[in-house]
Amino acid sequence: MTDLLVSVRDDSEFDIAVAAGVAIIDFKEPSRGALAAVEPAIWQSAAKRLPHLHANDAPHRTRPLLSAALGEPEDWQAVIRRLPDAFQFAKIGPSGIDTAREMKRLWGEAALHLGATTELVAVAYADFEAAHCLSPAEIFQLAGQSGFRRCLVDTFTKDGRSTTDHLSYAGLRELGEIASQASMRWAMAGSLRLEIVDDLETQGILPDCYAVRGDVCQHDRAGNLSPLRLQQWVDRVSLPSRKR
Ligand SMILES: O=C[C@H](O)COP(=O)(O)O
Repeated sequence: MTDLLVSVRDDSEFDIAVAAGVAIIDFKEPSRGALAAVEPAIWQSAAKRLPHLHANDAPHRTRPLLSAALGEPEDWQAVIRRLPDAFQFAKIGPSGIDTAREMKRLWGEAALHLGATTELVAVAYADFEAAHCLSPAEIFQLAGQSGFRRCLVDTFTKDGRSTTDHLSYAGLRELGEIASQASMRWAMAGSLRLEIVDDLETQGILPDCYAVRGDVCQHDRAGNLSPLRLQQWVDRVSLPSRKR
């Protein structure tokens, strides 16, 4: 089954995402870059409110999982200790990291600060040259060798270009193969639009998860969540993947 991750920035967007039945709700501040953290008080509020919200709004559904963006290599240390245990996933952008050794050091240090219930997700940027970091294939390979269970490819520069504008279908297929060989689930983000999901399926590219922000907002990724657009994504991702 394909999951849907939606990024939210505050309590009210969180409520909308829970009510829509989003499987993974990811906290990030979209006006400050690809993976900027929200204020830790917002994490704490979500962790506290989720059991009640879920019981009231959608008790028949599986409770959504919580994810947090912690920023880039220079940001995460300021906030990581305040991430509640109720968060299943945490992500740190790899910008500026251009060696395997540095990448592994960052992952190792971050993992030391996460609670036992929070899993670090390996992040790669499709526009890795702009982010001055290792390529997605290098990061996926390294993540597989390092025992990661999940990895994500996103875009660092939020200028409207999608991951599919930066990586070829062959490149995306390669990421799927690396993930599959290492038994990792892989997620695809990066200014995705619903029609891209159709194109990817036609090409036989089937990520385990789609992660979106801009396409579920009213104007751009820094705008308000659109409940209508959100529902269209929830419905689309819940369809069985078309087999080629
Ligand atoms: O993790 C998902 C990102 O928030 C994707 O944001 P975006 O769809 O605006 O590129």
